[in-house]
Amino acid sequence: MSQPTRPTDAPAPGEFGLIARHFKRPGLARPVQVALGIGDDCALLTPTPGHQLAISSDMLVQGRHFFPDVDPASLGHKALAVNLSDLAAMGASPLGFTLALALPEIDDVWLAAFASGLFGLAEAHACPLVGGDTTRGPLNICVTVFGEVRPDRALRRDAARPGHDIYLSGCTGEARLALALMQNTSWATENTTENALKQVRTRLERPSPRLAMGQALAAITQGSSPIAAIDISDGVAGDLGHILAASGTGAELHWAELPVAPALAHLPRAWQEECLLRGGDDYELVFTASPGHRDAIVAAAKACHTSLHRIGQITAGPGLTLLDPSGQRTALVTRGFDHFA
Ligand SMILES: Nc1ncnc2c1ncn2[C@@H]1O[C@H](COP(=O)(O)OP(=O)(O)OP(=O)(O)O)[C@@H](O)[C@H]1O
Ligand SMILES: Cc1ncc(C[n+]2csc(CCOP(=O)(O)O)c2C)c(N)n1
Ligand SMILES: [Mg+2]
Repeated sequence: MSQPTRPTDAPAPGEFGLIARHFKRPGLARPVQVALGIGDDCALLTPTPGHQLAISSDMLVQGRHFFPDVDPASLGHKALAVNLSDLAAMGASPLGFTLALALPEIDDVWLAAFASGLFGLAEAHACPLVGGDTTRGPLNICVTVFGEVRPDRALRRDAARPGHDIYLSGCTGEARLALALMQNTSWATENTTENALKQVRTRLERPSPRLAMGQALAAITQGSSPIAAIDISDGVAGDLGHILAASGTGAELHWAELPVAPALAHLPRAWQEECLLRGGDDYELVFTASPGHRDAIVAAAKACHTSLHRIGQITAGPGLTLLDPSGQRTALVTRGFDHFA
């Protein structure tokens, strides 16, 4: 006797059903850039002629990057946001992304929320999901983004020059404060109002990748006067340190020019410094440019509705120095968040 068969229109169970239910979104397909998306052994992407591919991977691990009870929609958003932020820091435009997912079990309610956060941001930046991998295991999310940029327009870390200005998009520190508040750390709870938590938690859980700003900077950079950029995942001191190391320069940061978000206003100075310069999880851009580009950069930030601060200068001598309004100089360690420190 033959086994009863599943009707062909019933949802498939297991791994492939999960992919079909939550991750196939034909509405997002970009036929020009994505020649072949989810369903074959590889996705096939077609970059614009004359452009280079920009590729970056970032993984989010439960307990390392997020708390076990995190809102799944926020987690979906952040998994893509931290990757798009790397494209922004290169001045690249998104083509698509892959999603490698380890899940302890299939929880359709959790997955639907995760997918809503993920695709919400993917749609906002016209960046389709083109493939991935799904396995059973401790919750772990690894996104790889693919973007494109013209070879002479990429915002490379080795492009800082002595005398160039240092800029910061938005402001840093709120994510670090949110983490400290969620961990009930006394320096944070004792110096922050109750209603600050909601604002700073959004900054930690739903960062906004600065793609428009990165692409605007890519339109300004020139071979003879290049722009260097990095996104702040590990803290300003550590990430600016990567620019300095790659460019063989030093830098001076001006404390008075660093923007301080209202939630951080009442922190003691040492904790403000920790949040602003060493916190991480900010996904803002730090970039350097010749003073000759000042007007173009201010106009670009305005056009992108991105707030911008000029926070220091690149120096010929090595090292990172913090300059106080009193004129006092302090050496800063160019080290950021390190998973193995
Ligand atoms: N396992 C690995 N194999 C090969 N290259 C790696 C590996 N891990 C990191 N890299 C490379 O090392 C460089 C620094 O990686 P890192 O993850 O610190 O990137 P980032 O942009 O500085 O930080 P973030 O991951 O927070 O975006 C990148 O060029 C990255 O591609
Ligand atoms: C639960 C929890 N603990 C700690 C942190 C802070 N944190 C983790 S990784 C990282 C740097 C960027 O990661 P990577 O270098 O891997 O891209 C930061 C600032 C968090 N967000 N959640
Ligand atoms: Mg980066």
